[in-house]
Amino acid sequence: MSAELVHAWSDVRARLQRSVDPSTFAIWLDAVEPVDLTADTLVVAAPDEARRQWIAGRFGRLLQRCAAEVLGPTIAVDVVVAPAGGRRTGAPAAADAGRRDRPTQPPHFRRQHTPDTPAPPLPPDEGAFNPKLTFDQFVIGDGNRLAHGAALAVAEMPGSAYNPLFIYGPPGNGKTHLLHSIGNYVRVYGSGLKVRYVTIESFTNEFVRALHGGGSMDAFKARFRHVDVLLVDDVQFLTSKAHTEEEFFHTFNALHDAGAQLVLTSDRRPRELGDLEDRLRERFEAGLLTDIAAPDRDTRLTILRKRVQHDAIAIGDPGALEVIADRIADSVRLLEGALIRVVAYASMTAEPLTAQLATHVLDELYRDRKPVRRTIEDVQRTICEDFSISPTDLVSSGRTQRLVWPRQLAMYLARELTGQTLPAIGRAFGGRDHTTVLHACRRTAERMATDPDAQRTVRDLTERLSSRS
Ligand SMILES: Nc1ncnc2c1ncn2[C@@H]1O[C@H](COP(=O)(O)OP(=O)(O)OP(=O)(O)O)[C@@H](O)[C@H]1O
Repeated sequence: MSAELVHAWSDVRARLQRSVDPSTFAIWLDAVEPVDLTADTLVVAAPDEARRQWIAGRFGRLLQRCAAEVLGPTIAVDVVVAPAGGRRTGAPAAADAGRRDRPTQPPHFRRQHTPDTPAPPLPPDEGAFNPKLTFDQFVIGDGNRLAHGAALAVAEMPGSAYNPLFIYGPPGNGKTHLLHSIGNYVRVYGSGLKVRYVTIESFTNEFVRALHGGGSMDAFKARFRHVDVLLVDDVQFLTSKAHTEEEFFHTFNALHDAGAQLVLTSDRRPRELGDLEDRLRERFEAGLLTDIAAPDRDTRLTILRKRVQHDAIAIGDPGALEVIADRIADSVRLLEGALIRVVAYASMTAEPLTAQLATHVLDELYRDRKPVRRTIEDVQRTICEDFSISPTDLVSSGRTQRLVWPRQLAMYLARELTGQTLPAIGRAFGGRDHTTVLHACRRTAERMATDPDAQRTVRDLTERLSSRS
């Protein structure tokens, strides 16, 4: 190995070491060895293919940056697998001994962990994660499928799948639940990766405290920058906090450059975060944006059934859950609140928990939410007016785009708002099969997940159809 390579690598390595947390360095980067240096490429080796992929994916940009600082901006870095035969440089044996017990594979190579296989011991506490908020407990539906899939991918491959991951949607529909699920997953299966959850409110409070001498600024920075996964809730509260926003920008960059995973949630998409500086908005938008919508009726029912089963609540009449699912449509938090009220009432009055009792309790509680039952004809009439198409065209077999979207939307709203079965809706739409209705509902939910205009249209029509007039 040339003296130039040894010298340059020692400098690059020192920079790497300063850029990440000591445990991250020990787990991933300490094992990297220099192999070759040409005019335009630095070749380094990872001990095996699993680590090669992980290091190239997760720390590629950091390696590149540190190498550029030492060898000039045009240098490229190649990560290869070390040939059999072990370490190439004379690193002390103790370093190897220290690594012997460390995981040799990144989390995504250990996906076969299931609740049946014993989980590895938890690393020291890196912040409180609610043990009830796990991927297992999260009910997947059309409105949250993408967000759930992205969150799981990020938990399995922090820093490699989507970075940053930005999840947005209305309150009470599972954003925090997904952040905690990632946190719980990484703590159990992340081979010692450091994961931290923070709300913008507590980030702001800690920052202000450090600024005013209530704690050291270095300690504040270390707390948020020396992590492998940072989960940040409610970034909409960053707007109008200029100093915090500035600090958050630097935190974001430091972590991103070091290959750490960032997951952010907000009640709206980045471009709707009014006062946020463009440079931060652009960073939020640079990874994957995924929305999380209020659950459809089937998902609401599944959530209620799962909760009842989980808490071993005795429900005499399954119709009681349907009453709750019909009444509370816009937030899982409210849905769970309604269930708790109904169960509490039944328990206090020692009455059996029936659909009638649920109706009574919810009528009292949510007077303004009494459901307005619409018929399929109401939905069809509204859609025809809105899209200026005739009722005959709406239910026809015409496949032009002018008709397909209003028809799919109408079937979706009929399913959400009328309480009619899929076959009944299919019949009312020109004698279609129930699978066609199901397909229309899925297509509409998918379109809502990616197209804000479609989302707005559905919301406006739902509000209009649900109002009492
Ligand atoms: N798909 C789901 N499956 C099971 N439980 C869910 C689901 N979505 C939400 N919940 C539950 O609903 C409650 C509210 O969810 P959560 O706090 O994650 O909402 P949020 O979107 O973060 O709201 P906010 O924007 O107000 O912070 C939690 O108890 C959560 O466990």
